[in-house]
Amino acid sequence: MITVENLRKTYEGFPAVVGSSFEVDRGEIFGVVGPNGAGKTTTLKMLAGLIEPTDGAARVGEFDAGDPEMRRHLGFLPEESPLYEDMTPRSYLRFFADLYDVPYAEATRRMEETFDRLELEHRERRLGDMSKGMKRKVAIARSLVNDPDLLIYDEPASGLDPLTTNYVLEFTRELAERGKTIVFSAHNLYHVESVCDRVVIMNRGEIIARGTVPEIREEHGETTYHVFTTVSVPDSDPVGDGRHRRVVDDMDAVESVRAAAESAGGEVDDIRTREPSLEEIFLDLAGRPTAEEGTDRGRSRRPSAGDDEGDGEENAGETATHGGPAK
Ligand SMILES: Nc1ncnc2c1ncn2[C@@H]1O[C@H](COP(=O)(O)OP(=O)(O)OP(=O)(O)O)[C@@H](O)[C@H]1O
Repeated sequence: MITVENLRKTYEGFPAVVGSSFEVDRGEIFGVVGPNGAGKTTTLKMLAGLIEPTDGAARVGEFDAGDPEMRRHLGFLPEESPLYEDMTPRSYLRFFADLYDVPYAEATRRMEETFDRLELEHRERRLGDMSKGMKRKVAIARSLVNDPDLLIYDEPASGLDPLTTNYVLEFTRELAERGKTIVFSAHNLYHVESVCDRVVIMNRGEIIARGTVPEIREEHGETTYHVFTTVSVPDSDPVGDGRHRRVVDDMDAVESVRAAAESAGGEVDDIRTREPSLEEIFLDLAGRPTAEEGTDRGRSRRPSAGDDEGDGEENAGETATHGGPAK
């Protein structure tokens, strides 16, 4: 659906995007993530044909990005989407439906269906009097008014409360199930991890990792072992139930912890493996210098004593390696 080859954008000598290449399949949800200033918006705008690349090419289906005909197949949601404050959701969508020559009855059906799905109330209220979440829903509905094949969403959940965010993410998934291709950027990597089929991680204009989240985890993440002991051992932390935890990154280190526990009169009570989240991998990668700046890109992620054990999402990747005392 999308082919991007060596895309580059330079603003007055400043390299905002440096030689990006990737492909997005039809029906795929593709995430573009990275810290502020990484080049996400610039990439999305070049895909949408809103800014000219300095070099390279982006093709969407049979069109070059920027071809006016391609726009008919595109729904673009900018990060900031100021709406015409005096219009109502219905009049606003009608306005855009007319721009795309969508027949009246079809436009009404699409608009009401999307508003229903997004549970948008007050469809005749002035947009200027609506909350940020409601406005975002209207902007999302606008992106669908021409029934596009491709949706490019820049931070779709920006500024939304968790409930509305979930709505938007679920809706994104439904759109992909209906065959739409979705490219979106996001800061919240948990959202990306939960919704995207594949991602690219950008930093300072460059793609520094790509693939499905499990692929990225395999290539760039490091499994850590959380060893629980009945006594305190060097570098362990109490976990509140009388046990202590030491985080290590290989099995030899696990055995050293076991020896330390036994020589202190205790034992290893449990060992859990923990897969890093996309967020942890991202923080590790994005914190590294670029190739031009240094050569220690290979440094490994160090398990930190602050790695938290307790709750839900954080530990989604954690599994028990040994259920009880080993040996
Ligand atoms: N019109 C412009 N003129 C000059 N520099 C620009 C322009 N647009 C973007 N930049 C610069 O290009 C770099 C990439 O910007 P971009 O908006 O693509 O990043 P981003 O990853 O979307 O960041 P954010 O998460 O903060 O939205 C930034 O350093 C930004 O300051």
